[in-house]
Amino acid sequence: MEMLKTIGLKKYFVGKEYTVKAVDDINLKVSKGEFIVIAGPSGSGKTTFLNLIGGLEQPTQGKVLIDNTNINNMDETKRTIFRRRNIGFVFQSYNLVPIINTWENIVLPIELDGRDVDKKYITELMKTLKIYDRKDHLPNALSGGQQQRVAIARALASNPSIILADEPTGNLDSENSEEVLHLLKKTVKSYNQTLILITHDEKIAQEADRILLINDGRIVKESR
Ligand SMILES: Nc1ncnc2c1ncn2[C@@H]1O[C@H](COP(=O)(O)OP(=O)(O)OP(=O)(O)O)[C@@H](O)[C@H]1O
Repeated sequence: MEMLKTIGLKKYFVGKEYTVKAVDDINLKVSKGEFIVIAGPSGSGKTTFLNLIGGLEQPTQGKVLIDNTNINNMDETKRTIFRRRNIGFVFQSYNLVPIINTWENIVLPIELDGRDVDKKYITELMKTLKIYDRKDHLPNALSGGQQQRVAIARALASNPSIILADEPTGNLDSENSEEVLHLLKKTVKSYNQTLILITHDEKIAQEADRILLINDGRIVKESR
């Protein structure tokens, strides 16, 4: 089943003196449960592409379909709600709220959305990510790797169909990076979620179902 499709996707940044073709005609199909790694040099368009997929930016041309829903022809409010319910984001910075504990951070987006928290699922998720024993801790009482695992649990808390991760281990040492990415991969597989990950880590890239190499806003190589 197709979970994500981009059709003729373009994002051009146009200034007075320049036009940057950050994403330049990307056509991609991703199946449910697939694990995709996006690689490529700095400035090649990886983040812009991920932001387009997640509806954080609107394309100059083309469209993004998630589970057959065109996310580009809904208004901003609808897109925000769609994003909250269907897409989980993990960034390099953890962006945890410092004054509430781990559990509260994880369930916050669900509560803000006015929905019931599935306590059993959250507990299971935290156990898989090995942070359940830290559920009452404030973020600053956790290591970097633990904080990122909390951020991952928060991204997965509403059981989204797609997880978008932009260099999520960029702030971690290699040992922690591997553990975090290993747990992220294990978690998304167990819930059959689709994972799209930007990483420079060769070892992790080798574990993906597909690696897309991006250069100058285009997919220049695809390997399995
Ligand atoms: N808001 C913007 N206005 C103008 N140009 C932009 C804007 N955002 C991104 N760009 C340009 O688009 C190109 C792609 O940027 P992007 O951040 O997507 O690259 P990247 O592959 O993620 O890079 P990195 O690996 O360094 O994070 C770059 O040339 C960048 O300078």
